[in-house]
Amino acid sequence: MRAMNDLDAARDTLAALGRGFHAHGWVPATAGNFSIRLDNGQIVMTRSGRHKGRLTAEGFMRLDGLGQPLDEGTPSAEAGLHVALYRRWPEIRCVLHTHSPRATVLSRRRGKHVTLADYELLKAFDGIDTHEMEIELPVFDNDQDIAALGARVNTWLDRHPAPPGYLIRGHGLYTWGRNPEATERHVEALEFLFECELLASR
Ligand SMILES: CSCCC(=O)C(=O)COP(=O)(O)O
Ligand SMILES: [Zn+2]
Repeated sequence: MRAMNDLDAARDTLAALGRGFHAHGWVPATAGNFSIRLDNGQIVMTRSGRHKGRLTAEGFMRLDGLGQPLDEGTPSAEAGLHVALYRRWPEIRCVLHTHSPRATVLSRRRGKHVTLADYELLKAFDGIDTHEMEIELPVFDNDQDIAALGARVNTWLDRHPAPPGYLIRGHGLYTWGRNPEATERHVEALEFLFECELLASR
């Protein structure tokens, strides 16, 4: 992608990710939401209710770093979850939320977390260079009150090492990264690992 202060490039990048994720079945119907933080601190966010496989420039709007809208319209209903992650980690530049069948089913089969251990593909996550470790992915109960859900996520993140993502039960995956490419890699790696976990527990 071009320079990260380029609004058009950010929208193009997220629209392309949406097409790919929809082709995989990871953002069915109007599910999912995506964002990029620009160099100027503004957040480019999908508008609420858009089909993520058919995004055009009109499907996005800008928020300030505190989540206040800078353009007309309604941002994703889950924008607060994105903003909370950007406020926590200044180095992250992209947040992707997907609703794949694997993430949905696995989140319903597990308790408060999913442990991913001894997989070579753990090396797809930034900062991991060996399979000889385990990561704990929290699973939060779903909530239509996004502020309340965000508060539970924040409390957990305050008390644990940073995971590469989290699951919301019966709902989907949130993951993030230092750029859109790294974040896409995290989605793909987690999808692979979720499938392995589901296959192993059949
Ligand atoms: C039809 S999916 C229900 C809402 C949701 O979970 C989601 O990810 C999409 O919400 P948005 O407001 O971002 O379109
Ligand atoms: Zn969702």
